[in-house]
Amino acid sequence: MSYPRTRVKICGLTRPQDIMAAARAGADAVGFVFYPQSSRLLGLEQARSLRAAVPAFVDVVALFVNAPSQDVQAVIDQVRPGLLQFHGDESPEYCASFGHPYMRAFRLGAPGLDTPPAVLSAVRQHGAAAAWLFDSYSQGYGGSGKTFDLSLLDAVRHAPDCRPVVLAGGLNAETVAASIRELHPYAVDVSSGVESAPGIKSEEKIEAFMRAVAQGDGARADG
Ligand SMILES: O=C(O)c1ccccc1N[C@@H]1O[C@H](COP(=O)(O)O)[C@@H](O)[C@H]1O
Repeated sequence: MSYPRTRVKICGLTRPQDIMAAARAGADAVGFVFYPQSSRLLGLEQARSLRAAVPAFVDVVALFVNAPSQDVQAVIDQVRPGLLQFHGDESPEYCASFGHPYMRAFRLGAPGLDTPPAVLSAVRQHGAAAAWLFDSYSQGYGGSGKTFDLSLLDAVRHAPDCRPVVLAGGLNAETVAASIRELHPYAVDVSSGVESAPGIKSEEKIEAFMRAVAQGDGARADG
């Protein structure tokens, strides 16, 4: 499947001014993190107030890692995200139980996710997901700025039942265009690559990232 342009999600927003910077630069979605161990963690009240700062036509993605169901439901009810992002070890049944659109993240390079056939077999259990997100494996659960070997996606990207691919993991303005040219993903997701400090986004880095995505897309259109 090929797409005319790569969508962009900027993750780990904690300030209204960063949401507006992402929207001004042309981001399609902003991510709110509800993982207690993250330096980008939002409380419910903070998330509700940030949600009010999100302009029309920018989607809100709520990110969880192995969260209790009642916590996810509270965010759905009170923050009204368009999409859920499950970034842990969540089962297909758990992900579907909310009746809300979701994407499931896979941390490539982890044991059992370290060869192209193993990755294909894992993602196929999540055929109901609106997208498959691919991040790098690290000690923690994400937002690490680490990359992974894109060849691990060789089997997935040619599978007829492939869901839209969201590429994440260590992307930044220097690397994203080349990754787009190589993989032709549906979307890219970035957090630490556009930060000046954990949870604090840099408007200059967001703008440079968006320019680099457009460059990658230009090269994609040329062939
Ligand atoms: O951003 C976080 O703090 C986070 C915490 C737990 C799981 C995932 C998290 N973020 C996601 O991690 C990837 C990669 O981020 P980075 O660009 O390498 O910093 C991305 O999908 C974020 O949504």
